[in-house]
Amino acid sequence: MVHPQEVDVIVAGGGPAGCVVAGRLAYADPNLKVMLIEGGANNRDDPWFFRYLTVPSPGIYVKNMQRDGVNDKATFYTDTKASSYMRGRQSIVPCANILGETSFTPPPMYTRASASDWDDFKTPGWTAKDLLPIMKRLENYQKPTNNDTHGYDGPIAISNGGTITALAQDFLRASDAIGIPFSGTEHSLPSVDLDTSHASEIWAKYINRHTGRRSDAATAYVHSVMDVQTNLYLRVNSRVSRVIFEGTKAVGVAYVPARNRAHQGQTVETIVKARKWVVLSSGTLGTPQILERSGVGSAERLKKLDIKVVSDLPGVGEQYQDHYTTLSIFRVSNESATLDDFLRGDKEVQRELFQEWETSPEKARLSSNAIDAGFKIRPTEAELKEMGPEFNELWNTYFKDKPDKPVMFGSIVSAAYADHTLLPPGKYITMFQYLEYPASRGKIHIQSANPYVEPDFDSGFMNNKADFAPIRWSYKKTREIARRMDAYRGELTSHHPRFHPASPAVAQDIDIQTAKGLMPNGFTVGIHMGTWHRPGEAYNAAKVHEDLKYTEEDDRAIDDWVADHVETTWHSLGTCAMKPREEGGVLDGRLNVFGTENLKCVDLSICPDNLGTNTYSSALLVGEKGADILAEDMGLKLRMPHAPVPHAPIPKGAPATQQVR
Ligand SMILES: Cc1cc2nc3c(=O)[nH]c(=O)nc-3n(C[C@H](O)[C@H](O)[C@H](O)COP(=O)(O)OP(=O)(O)OC[C@H]3O[C@@H](n4cnc5c(N)ncnc54)[C@H](O)[C@@H]3O)c2cc1C
Repeated sequence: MVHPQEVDVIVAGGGPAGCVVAGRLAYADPNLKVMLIEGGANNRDDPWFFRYLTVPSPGIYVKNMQRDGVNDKATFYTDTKASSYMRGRQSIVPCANILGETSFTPPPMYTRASASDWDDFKTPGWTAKDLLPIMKRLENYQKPTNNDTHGYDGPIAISNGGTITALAQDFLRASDAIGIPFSGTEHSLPSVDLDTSHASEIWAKYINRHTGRRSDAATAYVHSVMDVQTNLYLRVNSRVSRVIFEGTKAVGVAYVPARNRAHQGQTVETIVKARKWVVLSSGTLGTPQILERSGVGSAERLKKLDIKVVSDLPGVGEQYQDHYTTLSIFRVSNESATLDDFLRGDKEVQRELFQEWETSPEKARLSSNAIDAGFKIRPTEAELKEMGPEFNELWNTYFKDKPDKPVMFGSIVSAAYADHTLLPPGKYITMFQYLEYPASRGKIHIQSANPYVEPDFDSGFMNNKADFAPIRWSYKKTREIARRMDAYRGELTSHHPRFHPASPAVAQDIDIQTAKGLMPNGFTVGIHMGTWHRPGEAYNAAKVHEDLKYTEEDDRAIDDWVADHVETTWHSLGTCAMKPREEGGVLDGRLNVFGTENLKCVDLSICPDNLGTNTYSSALLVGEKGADILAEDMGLKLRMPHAPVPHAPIPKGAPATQQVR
């Protein structure tokens, strides 16, 4: 299809928010010409997307996250300078670079933000109460529920996926044993009910339980419309370099090929005009760069780069936020059902699992992301006393009066979340925990008007001391949970803090009996050289009643480990905040960029504060809210339900045993 040089609305960036806006608006009015310009490839043509739609996370994660110079499914933002807060490390924050965002990741975990997170935006129209109908309309919720906070006719399918591992049940029982109550369907649900901040639960995923397939924003919102209408134009592999202004009015965009391979390295721009709106949806790390290249940002900074100033907004690119992940890995019994052998490349296991997925995807083990259960938690008064003055100050001002805000998120991965080619044999679980509301802040700014030049990025990870105590506290919690699981067989010591060898808290590796069971005919299994390596005692979780005791030195070891290992949760937000201009804000409550006309930002960069959740649902929500606002601005009415979602090709063999919807 030849693309027009002028449309009504241009949406720059096809992540979840951009897909929602483009798809909803185009479907609302077949006469409205909408162009979606995405820097990455079309996920519809991606073989991984078609063939292995829901291949579980760790293996494909590792494969797709390789920073090997040829991987174009992700954009890697690396801290420009080494950080003293991370003992000289530089963080790497990968962002998706493909339509719909999730196609290169496992099917994401589905959780929602707490009600107070939205209320804290302090913006009319954006309270949790205002947003609940929108949260509902995007869902095709397929889990049992007894409350009225879910929707059933929306384009995004949410379910538990194909299989819940026995390890997840073991985890939930052990969590309950240390005071994190299990929330079944009759009770409050920390992941989705907007209020519960201390409980555990079976985690939902973006998987359609009728087909076992991933449910992603591009398929749900964009391909669905392109299948039935001709007014949605999709440009992929195209990077928006800047917004074209006439005075302060946005009238179009310029884009360049995503990879600068042609034209002797010259930057060759294509210009598309927008009669009505330019919408920037290039994500928390993409949108502020486009704004700055277009003359919207700190006037001082832009002048130094010889960029003409359109609107002086020093807040652009500031207040970068994320959630901070640490992963600790534990050994589990040889009988445990984990995905380690699959991820390790065992051909027989791979054949079995792929076959299962081909024939019965709706109940297959691969119709999952292997992250089946988790918790959100808040500390008790006694625990708070041990968390130091910096965190207590934050607690008093930020958390204390907001009982719906969890401090930490934790979940079990039924496999080692690591590179299996480098791990010893065995079965593993990973405790995946992240800090929900870090106090630390980072920033991103362009270093040149040239769209191919890497930006100046400071993730800011751990630059506020208050962030150490909750991660330390949660590491101890997850360790106590692991020790109380029936399947527990020790710790993968390389993935734990380096405690003093004489400390009672020292990490204990697999016991000899379990090790021998792994390779009964091996020559060396069970022989541990020297005193530095301690095999644990044969384990009996039923006998664990006491928590491990940690000295101050142990706590320091944990903090060093956090500094050495903490990383992104890929939940970037906040660089173009919706808040008053005089407070460093970039947008008003209708997502208009201050000092400009016809220009909005619609993605997670708009968040003025953090959201205590896995952020995909919030990106969809911001997209839906943005679509509402734009439709109102243009006098349109969105059509509900959305266009029918095309299901990915049914795999060969018997299709789903349940009806597809
Ligand atoms: C590896 C990974 C795993 C994740 N797991 C989960 C999970 O389990 N659960 C969950 O809820 N969330 C998860 N997330 C987070 C979630 O995906 C993000 O919060 C969400 O995608 C943010 O949406 P967005 O629309 O704001 O921006 P983005 O998703 O960042 O989308 C921006 C889009 O714009 C494109 N773009 C950037 N610059 C330009 C440009 N100049 N021109 C044109 N296009 C451009 C990008 O290629 C991208 O497609 C994960 C993210 C990643 C990266």
